[in-house]
Amino acid sequence: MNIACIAHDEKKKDLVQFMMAYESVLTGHSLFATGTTGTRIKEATGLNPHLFRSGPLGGDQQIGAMIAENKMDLVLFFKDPLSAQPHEPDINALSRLCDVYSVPIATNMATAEVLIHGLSRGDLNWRELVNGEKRLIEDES
Ligand SMILES: O=C(CO)COP(=O)(O)O
Repeated sequence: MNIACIAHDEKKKDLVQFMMAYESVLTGHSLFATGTTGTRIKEATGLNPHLFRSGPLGGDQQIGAMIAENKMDLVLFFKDPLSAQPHEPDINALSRLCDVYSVPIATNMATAEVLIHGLSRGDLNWRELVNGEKRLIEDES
């Protein structure tokens, strides 16, 4: 599965701890991250996420583009609800695309815990069916 990892500054520590705690689950998946978040994850774990640009410089939009192509299966986006973000439109666009494409998104650690357990239990395997069907449709056209 392709998993996006993003955290606002006040939540980066939480996300890094989460990634450390679930490293054994996450290691079997392809990880993608916004620049600063991904760098923190690399420093603290043995995980090796693909790094996009920093969020305010377009990283959220790059991850949004993957969602729009139905190439992202799960989004872990630890948001800071107490600080204004200069790139709020990009953040809203990413969240909206998750709803357009039915991509599971966790915006806090409590939801992320539930999704990660679901991931290891196979609850998200339907995403592979969705992508498989999409590829079949593309092959036919
Ligand atoms: O701003 C972000 C998400 O909106 C995160 O970007 P960074 O990981 O580069 O800090």
